[in-house]
Amino acid sequence: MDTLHTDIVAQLLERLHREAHAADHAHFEKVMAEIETSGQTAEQWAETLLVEEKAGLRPVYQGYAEHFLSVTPDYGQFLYAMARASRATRIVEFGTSMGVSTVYLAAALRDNGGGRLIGSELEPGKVSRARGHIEAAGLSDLVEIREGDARETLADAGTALGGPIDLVLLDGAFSLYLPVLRLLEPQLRPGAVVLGENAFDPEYQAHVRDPANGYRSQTLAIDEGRGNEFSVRTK
Ligand SMILES: C[S@@+](CC[C@H](N)C(=O)[O-])C[C@H]1O[C@@H](n2cnc3c(N)ncnc32)[C@H](O)[C@@H]1O
Repeated sequence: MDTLHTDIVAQLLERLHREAHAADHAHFEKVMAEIETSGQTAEQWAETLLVEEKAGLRPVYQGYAEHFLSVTPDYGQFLYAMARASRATRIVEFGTSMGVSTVYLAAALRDNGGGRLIGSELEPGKVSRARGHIEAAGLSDLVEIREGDARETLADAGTALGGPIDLVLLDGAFSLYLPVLRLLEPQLRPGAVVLGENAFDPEYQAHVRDPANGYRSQTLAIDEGRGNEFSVRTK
């Protein structure tokens, strides 16, 4: 049996997805209603958020301090499978929140024979809740969550992991996917997988979709409309 299906991890993830639904459902319904009444596409709505973030990142995410904003169970299963398929042992996560995606990725590390994940989270309250969840999953020995702005806390991630990065999950502020990727880029191994969840930023998309930049990239059909970009480092 793999780690994801042990009672301890499966029951924890089921509880966390339930808590995420309770915490976030009303917020997501409100956003969907706003998008529908304004006649905007999800991409146009995301552009508004990009502008808000550029005006002041911290207040935007302080407003989400009690929200999980976590990956769906389908995307979580995909994260686990992708980390197993790529035999990842060095993983970086931008945007840990309550640690739901982290549990899926760390479970894959355990089943890959070990490794390390460095995560990053701006909100102190979320950092301690995420650490608690990872501990409850029995995966703390594989995970380090760094509190603060990922542009600073992830700068030495490759060195801290002891070698080139195998897999990156970008799931933090929409406007920082490209700056964070650029920070990590020299530390990626050829063939590294870069997953952008809500990768709506046109500049990020243009970067990973141009083979001249050393990626092959496509939008995934998982949770369609959420801007799930899959990219592989080709050099
Ligand atoms: C979509 S949530 C992450 C969800 C998480 N990956 C999961 O599936 O459970 C995005 C998180 O990124 C955090 N964040 C935003 N900007 C950040 C930054 N510059 N550095 C670190 N974390 C950041 C937010 O506080 C928020 O909790």
